[in-house]
Amino acid sequence: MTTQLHGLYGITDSQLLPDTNTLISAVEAALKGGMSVLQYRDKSQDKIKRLNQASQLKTLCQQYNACLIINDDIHLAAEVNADGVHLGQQDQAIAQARKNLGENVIIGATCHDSYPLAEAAYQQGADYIALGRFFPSATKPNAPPASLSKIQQVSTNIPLPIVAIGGITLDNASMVINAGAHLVAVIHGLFASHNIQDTAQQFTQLFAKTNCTPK
Ligand SMILES: Cc1ncc(COP(=O)(O)OP(=O)(O)O)c(N)n1
Ligand SMILES: Cc1nc(C(=O)O)sc1CCOP(=O)(O)O
Ligand SMILES: [Mg+2]
Repeated sequence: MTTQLHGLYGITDSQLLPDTNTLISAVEAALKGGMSVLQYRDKSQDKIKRLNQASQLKTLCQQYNACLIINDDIHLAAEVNADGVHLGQQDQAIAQARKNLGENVIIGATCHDSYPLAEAAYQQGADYIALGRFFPSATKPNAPPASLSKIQQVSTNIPLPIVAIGGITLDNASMVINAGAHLVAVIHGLFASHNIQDTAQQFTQLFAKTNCTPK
């Protein structure tokens, strides 16, 4: 697989996509529309369901040459041979995840609106920096807000791709892309849309219209 940290980064949601068939068909539609990265985000404690769904998503993402990232759980990431893991400030330390998962796995880090957190994540070996929340989010309304200027500051000083997250839709995505985001991470604006494939295609086309090149 060619690692492509650029473009549309869809994140699954167990309320919007409650059963495995719905999940798989929604993700396949997004992949057909050009989604380049998928994060499996399921906060349940149902280990069997999580392993089953993550394994199926790994196979599907491979078919479309897309990356599968697992949220929070480095053990599940290892079990399904995922391309990477996403870690927040309350999750496993980046250095420990690197030690467990090896050099070739993508590690993403939530840095909210903080340059010092982004700098620390870079020093600890993260592969991308996630900043947000940029807009009101139906999924995570209480996530701390972030400013567009933080994207500019991080992209000028830290040589890692930037993922923008939080309330991103087709109407506002170009604001974060023009500020320098390499990927837009989207839950509601993608997986709650009526035509997921078409929505994914429109998100993907926004990247072609900017000067933003893959890092
Ligand atoms: C791409 C991306 N960015 C940020 C987050 C949020 O991570 P975290 O703060 O650990 O919160 P949870 O998603 O675990 O609730 C993310 N998952 N993905
Ligand atoms: C999971 C998550 N993390 C955020 C952060 O700011 O760190 S915002 C968020 C929810 C993103 O979903 P939607 O696209 O529906 O707003
Ligand atoms: Mg987390």
